[in-house]
Amino acid sequence: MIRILTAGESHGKSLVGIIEGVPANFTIDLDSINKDLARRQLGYGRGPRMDIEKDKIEILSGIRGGKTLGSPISFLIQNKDYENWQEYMSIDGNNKEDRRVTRPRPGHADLSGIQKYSFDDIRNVLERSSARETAVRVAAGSILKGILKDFNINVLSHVIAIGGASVSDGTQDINLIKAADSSPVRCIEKSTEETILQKIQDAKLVGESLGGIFEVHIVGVPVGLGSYVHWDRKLDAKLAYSLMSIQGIKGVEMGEAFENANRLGSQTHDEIYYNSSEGYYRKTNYAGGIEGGMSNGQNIVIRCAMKPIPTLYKSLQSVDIITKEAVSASIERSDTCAVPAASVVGEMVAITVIAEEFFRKYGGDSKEEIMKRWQA
Ligand SMILES: Cc1cc2nc3c(=O)[nH]c(=O)nc-3n(C[C@H](O)[C@H](O)[C@H](O)COP(=O)(O)O)c2cc1C
Ligand SMILES: C=C(O[C@@H]1CC(C(=O)O)=C[C@@H](OP(=O)(O)O)[C@H]1O)C(=O)O
Repeated sequence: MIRILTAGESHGKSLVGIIEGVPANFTIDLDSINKDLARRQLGYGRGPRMDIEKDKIEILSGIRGGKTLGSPISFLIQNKDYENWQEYMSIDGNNKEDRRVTRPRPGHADLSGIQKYSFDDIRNVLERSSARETAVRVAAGSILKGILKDFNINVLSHVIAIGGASVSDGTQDINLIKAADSSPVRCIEKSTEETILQKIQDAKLVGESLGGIFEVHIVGVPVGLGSYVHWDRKLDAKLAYSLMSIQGIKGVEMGEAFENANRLGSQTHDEIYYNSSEGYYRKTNYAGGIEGGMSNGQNIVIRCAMKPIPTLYKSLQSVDIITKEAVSASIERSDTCAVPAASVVGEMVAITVIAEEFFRKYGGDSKEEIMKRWQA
């Protein structure tokens, strides 16, 4: 069983992750993990923090000679911005009244967080609720992604829409991603790209923010991960839980779920065919690769809706938590749009669930043992 723990405040010394349950003898490629960390920092519309951070994984345990030992893999990712925050964020840090954040941002964890934990400083909430934490989940997911490549499983994602403007309807991409080792060949038309960039720029100029939709595809997943026998073993339920845990994600859809709701049954269910070379196969994938809580051998396709970023430079109505006066919500330095970054997080969170279920089905102590079971 795979277990993942993350720790770290956004402007604290560093982020920390532990992955327990990774079998022995898998090769770990640090370069490709660092590439995924860098991908999470990209996207037009991200804020100035991304110019400060250059996320890199530093392995602390669980790997020797480039291979997993079967022991917990622990790692850290430094917060370069800590240098600028040390006075306030070190464990004996200054918590002076005049530095307190007291104007909760609608849409962020601020108000419910201080009420829940009896704080009088919103900084105590925002430091950990921040999506900075997703760097750890990306690193952990990338380690597992590298391992699953040995079993021809791969993951990729793309942005479908930003602020209501379509980047792609996604349908053509489902057919493009056939082999586990292929990456989708997609060209966004120049005019679409310009529309989206302009939309983000316009939003930024007036102190607004944007959300959007992204889609994750997992290819090469064998039949039968997850199960119908008990509600908490269903693969679609596990994926939805994990993707919904990403900061700002408010909707998760398997395949074309919301479109399917408007269609007839005969237009929705992926008919079954058979030939001796391919075995069972389908010509469509409206279900998104999961039936009865189990992978059915098709690509797993998940769409996620991200709400607009809650911190607005134009500022929203709020109430000071000390004086109870009506005020404008506080403005922390912020992204305008982080949908492309969230889609990288979505990939890594989804592949983590697939890895958990893969090891549950084919599990063993070493790569050799698992490989035998998978090949059988
Ligand atoms: C990659 C990424 C970057 C984000 N950047 C910001 C940001 O700069 N400012 C902000 O207010 N929220 C940002 N968010 C969203 C907030 O973290 C999130 O809305 C907040 O934690 C409240 O949680 P909830 O929206 O899931 O309810 C980001 C989310 C992601 C996934
Ligand atoms: C630090 C990251 O994202 C942060 C997520 C975030 C939030 O409220 O979620 C707020 C911003 O933090 P800061 O005020 O330090 O700029 C983002 O930059 C990151 O993605 O690595």
